Amino acid sequence: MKAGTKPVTKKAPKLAAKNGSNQNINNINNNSNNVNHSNGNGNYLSSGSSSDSRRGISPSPPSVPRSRGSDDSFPENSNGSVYTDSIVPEDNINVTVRIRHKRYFDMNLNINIDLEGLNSVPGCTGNTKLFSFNVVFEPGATQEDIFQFSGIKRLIEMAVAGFSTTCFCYGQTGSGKTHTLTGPPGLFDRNPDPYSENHGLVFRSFMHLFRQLQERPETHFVLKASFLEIYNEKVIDLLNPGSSRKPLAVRWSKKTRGFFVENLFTVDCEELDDLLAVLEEGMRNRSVGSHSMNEHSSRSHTILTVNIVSETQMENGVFISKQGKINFVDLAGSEMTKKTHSEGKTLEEANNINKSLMVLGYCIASLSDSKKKGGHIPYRDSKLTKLLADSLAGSGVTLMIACISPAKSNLTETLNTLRYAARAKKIRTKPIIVMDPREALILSLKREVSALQNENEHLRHALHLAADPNRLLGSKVELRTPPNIDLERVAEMDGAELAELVRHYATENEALRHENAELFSTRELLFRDQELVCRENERLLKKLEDVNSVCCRSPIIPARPNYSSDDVTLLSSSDVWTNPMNSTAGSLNGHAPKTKDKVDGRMSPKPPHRLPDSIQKELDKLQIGKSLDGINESIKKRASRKSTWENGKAVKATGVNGVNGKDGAHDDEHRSTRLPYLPGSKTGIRRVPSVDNIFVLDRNNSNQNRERIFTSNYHPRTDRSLMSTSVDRLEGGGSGFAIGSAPLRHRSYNSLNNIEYNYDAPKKLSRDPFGSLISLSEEDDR
Ligand SMILES: Nc1ncnc2c1ncn2[C@@H]1O[C@H](COP(=O)(O)OP(=O)(O)OP(=O)(O)O)[C@@H](O)[C@H]1O
Repeated sequence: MKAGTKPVTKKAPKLAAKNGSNQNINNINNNSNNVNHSNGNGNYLSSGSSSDSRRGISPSPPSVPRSRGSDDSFPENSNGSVYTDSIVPEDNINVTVRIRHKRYFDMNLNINIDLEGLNSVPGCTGNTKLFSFNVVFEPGATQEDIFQFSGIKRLIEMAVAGFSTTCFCYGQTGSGKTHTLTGPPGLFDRNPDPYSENHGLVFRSFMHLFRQLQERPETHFVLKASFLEIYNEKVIDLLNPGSSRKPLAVRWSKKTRGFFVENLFTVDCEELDDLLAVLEEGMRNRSVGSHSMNEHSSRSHTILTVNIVSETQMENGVFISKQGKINFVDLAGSEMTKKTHSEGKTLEEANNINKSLMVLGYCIASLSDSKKKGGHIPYRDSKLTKLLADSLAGSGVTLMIACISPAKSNLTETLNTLRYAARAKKIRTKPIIVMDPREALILSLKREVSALQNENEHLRHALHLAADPNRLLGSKVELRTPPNIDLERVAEMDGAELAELVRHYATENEALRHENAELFSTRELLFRDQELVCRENERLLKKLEDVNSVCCRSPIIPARPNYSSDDVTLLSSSDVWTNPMNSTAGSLNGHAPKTKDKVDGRMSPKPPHRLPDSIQKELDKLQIGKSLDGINESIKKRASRKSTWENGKAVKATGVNGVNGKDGAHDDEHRSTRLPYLPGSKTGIRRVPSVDNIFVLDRNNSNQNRERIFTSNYHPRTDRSLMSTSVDRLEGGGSGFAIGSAPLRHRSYNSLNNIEYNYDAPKKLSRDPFGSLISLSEEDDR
């Protein structure tokens, strides 16, 4: 039987369905010459003759949205966030298919299959089923091939540019989803080899991401990562599961008009190492089970998210921040419980997996049907679809990797997966960049100024006023006040005199605008400096807290005195760090700042900072005063989101699982925080020196416990309770502690949200534990 011979293109031409179905059918690997051949070794999905067929790839480049630059308009959405629409209106979900490696092919079923086999598949009446996808990877494709040609690189680049992107793997159980995303089982169990060629898309994407960031030294990036799983319809934080694996709530955010996981642990990732640590940790904690089709079957859907906030200075001095992100979603495989012989717990898991995948299927079907798209989409029917809603049909860019098995025994499941994928490919999303409203406002003000300048230019031209624009717009514009004119005299002026007068005023007008723009950007720079100081201060405070907590626990070092808020007010004002945002915001509004200086024992209000009258007048004319209020408001909000300041003391506003934060807060998104960390770790996740590391040893503990802490190969799922017991004792204080150094063996988290460092037998115990800690932390920071 011969299939069509249309050339390979991105959007494959629609062929008439031979079997009467109106499905968009095309060659399964976009190369129709060989679709109906068996390759003689049992694979009914055979390789094509594309240029990359040597590597088993039939690529056709996924569509790349074009940017129209940053000067486009900023439509405001219903919740006040301002978005750019700097991208082509809509983008299809890109769909890639990977056929699992034949090494894992069931050899008992290694028989030649021609497409007649399709007749036996329920619902399949014809002999040919053709589908169209962006790229198809045949069994010989390597992990690097998937990375290079699947379109994931483009996804990362878009995330860096500020888009919300998602890569998800779908397919039946054992079809290679986890292998594609993260690699073979056991890769992350212990000391993963960074050079292993088995690493999947996530690891390779992280490397690519950091390469991208390094190529943009002019942009400041902040990365935060989270990792969760949906196990039996419960959301579990894989970075902070706790001993009871307490489920987290999925809530609706009015602000972003999307679902989010409340109190999800997010980790600041300053270095590649931090991202990799997040990946390792999540992989160790995820739920894995075994059944007859896969010894290491994922029993949950996992979502690893990297949020990328970027801040770039534009040509006109304005700082623009964008919030991109990339989600890696490893869906649990659909499974026929008869085939997998699931029972008991595995059966319950399978039912939950199938149920949520069914809801995902309904959503995809509704979204791909143009008639139903405007109607009800059942996102709320499962946690998975709630969290994927934006990726499926919102403002994101999505890549689906459909994994299929080459075995004939899996023909039905393979066809189902391909149908699923073909439907997903019809879905269109509308990618947008989410921007900070404050910065978007400044940009629009800048645009307004430049429109006014253009208008002036036009008027000058119309009045035949010779004006050298370079002179006016040069870096140094001279302000020349035009002569005072008696209005009655104007009537008597001749044309030339009037023209000269208008020219004078136009010049002054131009110069004032220019100066105004300069003032604006200077002020912006000041705001940014203040924000940086705030952040740095928070970081230092956190570090101080940690050092202090170690001191408190140490029997040798006297505890640092605790200052109450009253004590703080008695200190001289120069000793107390006050949040500059408060005073700045007050002064910008022309109100007296709330902070007070202590002069001669009395509190005297600070004089309000005011802008010079001339400038204020000019700003009022342009109604910029109003905008300033808006800007101040949003700065205040920003500042209060990070920390609230009471009586000169910082109070942390963020928390983990309700430890510091409020449980049940509906209006808050992810509570961003650092993992609790030992002094010296910038990121809170770890900075692992290769040879020696610090350890804390409970002297009063038995050898048995010591062993557990230092030498056991701690496995989160088996040893958790033992670890928490010993750590409880450590945390409880009261007993004596010693601190020393030992070779690091393994790192993990315990139920108290602390990082667990497991060491080989300690080399020596330090006599001065605190000194040892400090010196190590300094070394670590370098
Ligand atoms: N392309 C491939 N090359 C080599 N091995 C592969 C490939 N694809 C899958 N495997 C192996 O097949 C086995 C099953 O794969 P994997 O666990 O990734 O499937 P899965 O789709 O994630 O299954 P589940 O849904 O049950 O979690 C693993 O041992 C994996 O390493």
